[in-house]
Amino acid sequence: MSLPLTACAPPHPYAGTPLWPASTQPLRTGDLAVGGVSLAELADRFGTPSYVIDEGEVRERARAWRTALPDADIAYAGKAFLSRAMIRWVEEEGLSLDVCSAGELELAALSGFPAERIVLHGNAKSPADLRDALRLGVGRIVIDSTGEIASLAAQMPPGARQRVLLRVVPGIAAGAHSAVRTGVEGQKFGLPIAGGEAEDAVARILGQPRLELVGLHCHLGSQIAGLGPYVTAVRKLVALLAELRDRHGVTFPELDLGGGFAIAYREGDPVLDPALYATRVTGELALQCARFGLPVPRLTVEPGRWIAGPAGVALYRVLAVKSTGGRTFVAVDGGMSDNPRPALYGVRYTVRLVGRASTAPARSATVVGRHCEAGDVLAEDVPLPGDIRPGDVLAVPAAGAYQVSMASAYNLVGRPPVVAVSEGRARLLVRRETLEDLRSRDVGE
Ligand SMILES: Cc1ncc(COP(=O)(O)O)c(C=O)c1O
Ligand SMILES: N[C@@H](CCCC[NH3+])C(=O)O
Repeated sequence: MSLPLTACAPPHPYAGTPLWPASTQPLRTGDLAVGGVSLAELADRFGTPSYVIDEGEVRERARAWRTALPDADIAYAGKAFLSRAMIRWVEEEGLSLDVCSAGELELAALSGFPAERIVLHGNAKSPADLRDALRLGVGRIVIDSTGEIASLAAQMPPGARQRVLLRVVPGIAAGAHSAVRTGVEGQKFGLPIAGGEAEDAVARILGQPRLELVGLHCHLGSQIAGLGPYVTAVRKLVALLAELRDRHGVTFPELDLGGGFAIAYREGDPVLDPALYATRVTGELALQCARFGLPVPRLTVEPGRWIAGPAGVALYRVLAVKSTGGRTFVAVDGGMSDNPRPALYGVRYTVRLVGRASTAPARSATVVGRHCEAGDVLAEDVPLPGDIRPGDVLAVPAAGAYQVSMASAYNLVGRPPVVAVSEGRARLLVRRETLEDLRSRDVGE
């Protein structure tokens, strides 16, 4: 068995299947450098598990969307990964920001992100979410249910008017796992077009003078590699826009098609190319609007994973190696507490030894976490050097999205730090959660 040769791919044009940041370079020691910094050195300096995020890769990926869709609003979906630095990078790259809680909103405000460029989402916005959104003056609030319409209008300060979008369900099944398919009826988000619920909500919003309906929103799901679902969404949403114009005499300046753009976790995984998306989706939008005699609304897209995911690398140290039941298990010092995705969606990752060169023949191994569940598996039957041993450092690419942001303190293992790398320098963005942090929350007896 041979080791994967993909670790040191040349700079990529955001097509194909890039697994590692474009800055990744092999070092003679068997190590890899990302953003000009050795991963093994980062593991020693910041401990493990640790998350490394390549600032240049984030910026390039933000620019790839800006370049593909120069006239559109690109709103980074902060749920993928958020920190003050990340907020600053996307702000400097000219993106808007999609948030879905008072926590994400407060961090954006603290970082000085322009409130006007913030979009607030949520199927169950708390009073604190809405209070903060109105106090800070967010640009748009996405209404997700009928009950929210009157309650939001009632909370508006006298004389104020809030721009809102309505999240609709087009009835399109897309996405890598049933838990993340949000374009279909029968799940909790949005209001279905079929059956007239979306149209009824539009009529109600139009009846609220304190709400300004600027357009429709839909988000189909996650890890969508094909363009077909987005093209179908355009057709369905523009048909609804035509119906709304005919029945209510209104046209809207915006259309938000959400995110969900696929990245590669393993060699050969299909990825979504922003340039192809732009051509197909804007082409279809122009065509459909012309067909119905509608003005072409300004497009918003909400990439999260596509921007943050491939910019991140997770570092773990091997704690134990065990051969049992005909399999070799390599257990690392993190797992489902810093990355619940394998347990939630059955996702499997790519893993590579860094920090030393090994000439041992590769053997198949299953890389598992340290948590108290047999489902705590990061990678299954992957080739790793046969002499892998405790103390070795393993690196996992495509780790920048929905890992740190979904991390928990399961088994009271503290959440990992996040370290930014750029031009040969590393700096801590988010510190490790210490045992003292965890103990200090326990205030009763
Ligand atoms: C409303 C909305 N927009 C954007 C996103 C970002 O999705 P992704 O990170 O898959 O691009 C999500 C999460 O799936 C979402 O719920
Ligand atoms: N958290 C998911 C996707 C859902 C994103 C939020 N709508 C993932 O890790 O893939």
